[in-house]
Amino acid sequence: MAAGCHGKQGWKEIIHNEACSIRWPLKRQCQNNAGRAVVFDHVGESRTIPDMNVGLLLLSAGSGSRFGGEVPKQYIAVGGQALLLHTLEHLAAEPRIALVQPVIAAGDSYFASLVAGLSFPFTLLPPVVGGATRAHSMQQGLQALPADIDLVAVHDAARPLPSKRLLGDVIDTAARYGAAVPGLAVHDTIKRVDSDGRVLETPARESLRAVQTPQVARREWFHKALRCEQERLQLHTDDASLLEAAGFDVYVSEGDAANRKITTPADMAWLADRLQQS
Ligand SMILES: Nc1ccn([C@@H]2O[C@H](COP(=O)(O)OP(=O)(O)OP(=O)(O)O)[C@@H](O)[C@H]2O)c(=O)n1
Ligand SMILES: C[C@](O)(CO)[C@H](O)COP(=O)(O)O
Repeated sequence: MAAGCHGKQGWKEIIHNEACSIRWPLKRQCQNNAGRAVVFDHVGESRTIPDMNVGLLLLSAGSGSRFGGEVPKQYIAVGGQALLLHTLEHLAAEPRIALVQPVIAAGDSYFASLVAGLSFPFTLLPPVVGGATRAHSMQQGLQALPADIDLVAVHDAARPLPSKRLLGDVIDTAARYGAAVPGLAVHDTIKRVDSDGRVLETPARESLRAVQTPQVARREWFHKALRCEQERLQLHTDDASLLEAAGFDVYVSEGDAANRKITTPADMAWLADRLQQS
């Protein structure tokens, strides 16, 4: 393919406040002479997509309040081993994941003994302690990542079955556009309601996606988004919404029904069945 660019010229600038403004080129895709995609980052430098070094934050600091019970759900044995070990085994299928940074709860007495003596194709870093909400835990993990990481993937420890295909697609999409999440088309009709349950809106189903993890973005985008949204971290139930609120474009790659989050005992029963069948 010939070298060149297409798309709009110019800059998009979003000013949140004095501490937080983001400026990057409007949609502009280019090809270099080798036919490889060249992307522009938000400070306007172009670069060819290299084989990205991905650092994955494994969020495991939740208490599992909807699941209930004494032992946090990610440490419950299912299919012969703790749920979290299934998650680590599946992540090992994607060779671009160079390291995994676990984020655990203060006083966690399970993680260290669970992984002791195990080896993985990625570097498993010592865990850091998370925070009160998912976004606070993500922030703690991000701060602990080594400097040579290009893309950061944030994954729920409670999603044990991310496939190689799903991991590859979401990393490819984030490498190309800067940020991506896996998502599935929704099959039910979705209503938006007020606090009394009165329907406010029926959004067009074709435009809706139920999103999963890993949620992947350029490291600097996550840093900026966290800075911009620092006062509102508790409002964000996923990592992409931090980026969206800060003005970054996020793309959806193809999700997978098997990449289900274990939230309730019914999800765990589904997982036990699934592992037994495989
Ligand atoms: N403060 C928090 C809250 C959640 N998580 C992690 O984020 C993932 C997705 O969250 P969720 O399923 O909600 O887990 P819990 O917070 O444990 O569950 P619940 O909301 O029912 O309490 C889980 O792997 C969980 O351990 C985290 O690292 N830090
Ligand atoms: C990030 C997430 O898994 C995407 O579906 C989800 O939003 C986590 O939400 P939860 O409230 O922590 O279950």
